[in-house]
Amino acid sequence: MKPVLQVKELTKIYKVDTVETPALRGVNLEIQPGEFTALAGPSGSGKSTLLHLMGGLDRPTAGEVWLDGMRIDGFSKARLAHLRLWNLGFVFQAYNLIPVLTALENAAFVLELRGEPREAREEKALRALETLGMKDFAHRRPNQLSGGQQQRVAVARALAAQPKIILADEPTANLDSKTGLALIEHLRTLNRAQGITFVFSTHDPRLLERVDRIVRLEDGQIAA
Ligand SMILES: Nc1ncnc2c1ncn2[C@@H]1O[C@H](COP(=O)(O)OP(=O)(O)OP(=O)(O)O)[C@@H](O)[C@H]1O
Repeated sequence: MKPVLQVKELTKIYKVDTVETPALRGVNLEIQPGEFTALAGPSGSGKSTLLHLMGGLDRPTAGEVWLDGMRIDGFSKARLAHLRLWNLGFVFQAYNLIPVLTALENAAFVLELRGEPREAREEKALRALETLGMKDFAHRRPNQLSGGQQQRVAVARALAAQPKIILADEPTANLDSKTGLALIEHLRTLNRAQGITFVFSTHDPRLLERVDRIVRLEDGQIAA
């Protein structure tokens, strides 16, 4: 099968003033369609950096990123933004829910950016909320929801847009382990039922027991 996502000799060196931090050192990774992959590894090993580069949120220092047979690492900012909007779903801490919008409006947000008419986007958003058991909370704002419920709305937002791939950076961070496990089970079900490819990072060893494939990073490299 052709990988849906692939990185080749991926290198990222962050520069702050004159200090250089190598975050990724020549990573090679292939993600096949429908895979459910966890990125594991200690803090600072490069998990978030890898997710950012795979999602076209940042550019590598060297190496290649391929999405669906397209090499995207040299794309312009505008082209990357377009690509993200139409092809990828993100569940990242930094892209959390918009506080003034309801769960429904948050879940419909990506579709609004795509210019879908209100009725169509609300229907899709509501269906995604329902899938995650959040239909009854559709009209609440984030501050009226628990942390776990907010994470589920963030997943619903990614899901409503029906992307092929969802990238999630510690989707269960800040959740107690029971809620975290329940969320991962949800993602797993969506993965199986809808064939969505998931790549997510986690620190939680209990979550790692639930996935097919674990990619371990150590000091910016894939551990043997
Ligand atoms: N924007 C940045 N500027 C400078 N250095 C950075 C930046 N982002 C990450 N780094 C550094 O790059 C390395 C890898 O960081 P990264 O966030 O990818 O690790 P991580 O495995 O996701 O860690 P954690 O599990 O703690 O989130 C670390 O040394 C980090 O300090």
